[in-house]
Amino acid sequence: MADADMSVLNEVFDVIMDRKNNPVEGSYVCSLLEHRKGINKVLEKVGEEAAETILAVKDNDKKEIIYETSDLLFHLLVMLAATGVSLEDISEEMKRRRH
Ligand SMILES: N=c1c2ncn([C@@H]3O[C@H](COP(=O)(O)OP(=O)(O)OP(=O)(O)O)[C@@H](O)[C@H]3O)c2ncn1[C@@H]1O[C@H](COP(=O)(O)O)[C@@H](O)[C@H]1O
Repeated sequence: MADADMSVLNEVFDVIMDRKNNPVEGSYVCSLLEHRKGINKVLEKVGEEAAETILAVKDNDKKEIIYETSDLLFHLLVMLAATGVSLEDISEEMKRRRH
């Protein structure tokens, strides 16, 4: 049975929300959330990281799959924060689908 401790997702999401509410100089999250291209920048990064993850899988490169999936998950968290959807909303939806 899988027993991964994914509490880091909550931790990082909390940091992202804090960056959104209390911008700080030099923050990568703030640079995404305050980009001149608006939400488009975050969406570009989600697309880019998704493509890189797919290529890592195609290459059967486990180290790259882990690295790129982490990039993808992180940018998905930024996307959710930017759109006002919480990690709890996702968790509730996934629990609702359990059978
Ligand atoms: N998990 C991450 C994380 N994953 C990836 N990245 C950044 O995502 C950026 C984009 O990655 P790319 O693969 O596209 O690489 P790149 O070549 O640097 O970027 P491009 O040339 O493609 O634009 C890199 O600069 C990484 O540093 C992250 N930046 C921040 N976090 C978390 O977010 C928190 C807040 O970060 P700050 O807002 O910077 O304080 C941190 O404490 C971390 O927990």
